[in-house]
Amino acid sequence: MALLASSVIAADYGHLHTQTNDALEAGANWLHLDVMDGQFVPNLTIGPGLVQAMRPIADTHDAWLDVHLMIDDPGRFVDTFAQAGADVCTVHVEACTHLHRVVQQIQQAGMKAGVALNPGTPLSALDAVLPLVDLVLVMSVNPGFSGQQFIPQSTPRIQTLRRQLNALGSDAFLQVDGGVKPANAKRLIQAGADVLVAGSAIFGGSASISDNIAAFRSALTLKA
Ligand SMILES: O=C(CO)[C@@H](O)[C@H](O)COP(=O)(O)O
Ligand SMILES: [Co+2]
Repeated sequence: MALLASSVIAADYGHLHTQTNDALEAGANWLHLDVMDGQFVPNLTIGPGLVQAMRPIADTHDAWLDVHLMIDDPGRFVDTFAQAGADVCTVHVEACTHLHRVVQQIQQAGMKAGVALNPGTPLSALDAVLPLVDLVLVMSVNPGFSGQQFIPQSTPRIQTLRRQLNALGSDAFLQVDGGVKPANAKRLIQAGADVLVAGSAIFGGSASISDNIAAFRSALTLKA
């Protein structure tokens, strides 16, 4: 059973309430919120105010707010995002000097702790925290922008991480983010991912949001 996280970065910000509501109504499970600081990645997006504004929509659909922090030294803002209502807070291993401490900080703040890896970062960077985390995020594009091409080398990375999590007896989510489409969704789930993040495949193009989500639903079984 797969979970689909709709990445709000690709939505029309002028119609955010309607579009996020449509996505959850059509069967998306989580709202994925990409926070970028113009430093860790070459783009600027949203902050805690928008996370807080999404909380009532998420509550209406019993959905999680999945916050993906692409910011340097993210420990500075963990409590702020907890107060804003995030359920999951994911930080990049490349952005943390004290990764273990930040994971603990996220969990102590009452959120699920996620750790993300850029495509160029060895999986071994996670070894020390893998037994502790609630979610592992495999970036399948270089972070910063929606609408990029899926990097094929991401699939064997998912397979390896799935084996490692199973060997640890971990029930952490394994999430993949970047270039995820109905056409590669099933392969990614077969490789071992259980949360697919999709932005442009849900909010982009000329088809409706509900048709785009229906295309994911025909490629895989989404959790109700
Ligand atoms: O974190 C990121 C990008 O840095 C992602 O969440 C993407 O923004 C997803 O968009 P698509 O690749 O699905 O269009
Ligand atoms: Co993301």
